[in-house]
Amino acid sequence: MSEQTPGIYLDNNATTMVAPEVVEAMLPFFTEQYGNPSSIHRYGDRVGRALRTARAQVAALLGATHDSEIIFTSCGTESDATAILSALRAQPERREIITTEVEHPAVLSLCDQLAKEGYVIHRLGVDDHGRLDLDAYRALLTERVAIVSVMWANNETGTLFPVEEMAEMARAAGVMFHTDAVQAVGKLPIALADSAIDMLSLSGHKLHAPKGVGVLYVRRNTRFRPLLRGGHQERGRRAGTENSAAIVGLGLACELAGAALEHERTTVRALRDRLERGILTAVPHCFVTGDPDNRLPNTSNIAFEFIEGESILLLLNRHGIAASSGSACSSGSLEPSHVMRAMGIPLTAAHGTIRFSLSRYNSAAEIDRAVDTLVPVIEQLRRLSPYWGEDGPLGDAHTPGFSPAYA
Ligand SMILES: Cc1ncc(COP(=O)(O)O)c(C=O)c1O
Ligand code: FES
Repeated sequence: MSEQTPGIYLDNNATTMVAPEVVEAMLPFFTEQYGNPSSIHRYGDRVGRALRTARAQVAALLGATHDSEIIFTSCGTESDATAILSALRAQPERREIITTEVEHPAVLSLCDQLAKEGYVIHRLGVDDHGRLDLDAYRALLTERVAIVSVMWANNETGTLFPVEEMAEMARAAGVMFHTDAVQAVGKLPIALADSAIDMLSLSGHKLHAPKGVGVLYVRRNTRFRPLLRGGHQERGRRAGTENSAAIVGLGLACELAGAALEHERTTVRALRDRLERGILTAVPHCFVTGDPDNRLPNTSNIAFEFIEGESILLLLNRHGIAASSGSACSSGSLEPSHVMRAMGIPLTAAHGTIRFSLSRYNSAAEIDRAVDTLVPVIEQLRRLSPYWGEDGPLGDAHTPGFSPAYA
């Protein structure tokens, strides 16, 4: 990309731009508003009041009943770990966890470790459109289960799980329910007061707040054990002096996200659909992965068969377009992502998956430029592909029984 070409950022599920209003709101907390919110003097008191406002702003976006249900943490990963470890410690007689095969590593790696420590981990699989089998889930809900942890929206495909229904089922069985809603908050309306969800994780940097701040929502009367013990911050539920600037930023980001939810549901979704239609019409042998009917409005994960995701990304990057790939060969494993494997996406397609994730800062002109750039990139790479001949793919590469959403 020449220095003059403006970049097009389509990687908002990785992280987002901090909203300019959020930056503005945070700045005083690095300069004159440096008091410790636990101090009783005026320096502390002013910051303490700002944190109370932020807590109310987060509670409002989540539709929580009480501001005290909001615990500020350092990130989504910490919120997930706090929820799961709290449930285990609060109910030591319960040694099982229910989760899915397609969670973020924040949950999956923790569960791998817990399995080594003797806990039983049930990982629900998904079908070829990324959907869960709720009967299989129901059968696992016993009094041996300490917690269910199921993501609201998948970070790679945007597929939504029916977490509200799953939380009702867990409650009926007397089992605690946590959802990693890191990708859902700010993109979908959430009303926790009316749900059976006991705990919910979110992360600031996915909704135009800074990195390094997150929230764990804990419903009132949920049994809870802190991960970090020490000072009495967050009512003794999360020790450590508050990251006040980031918390103030997150509060405002939640307010802005709440005001933009309708825009997300209509305009951002229309841009995503325009991108998807543009690509699917112009490029043969590509399909959308995940559940096309139950998806985040901003996410499109497209499998381009017979080429490598990394090559697509490198060429797009040269044209200033930022997206991401679900393949893991950058980590040296030569394995496609666990999410693609769980859906049974054939290897020749799973290696070529690209995630486009939009935000309210994208425009139609950017989307059209992205499509115009991508089409020749795919053609160029296909000409080099060993699986691609003069007239298209060589042989039939689909796994028997696999049916892409839109072939
Ligand atoms: C679904 C999901 N959970 C958890 C996380 C981790 O959040 P954080 O980066 O704030 O630790 C992410 C971030 O990629 C995510 O997408
Ligand atoms: S994407 Fe590089 S090896 Fe699969």
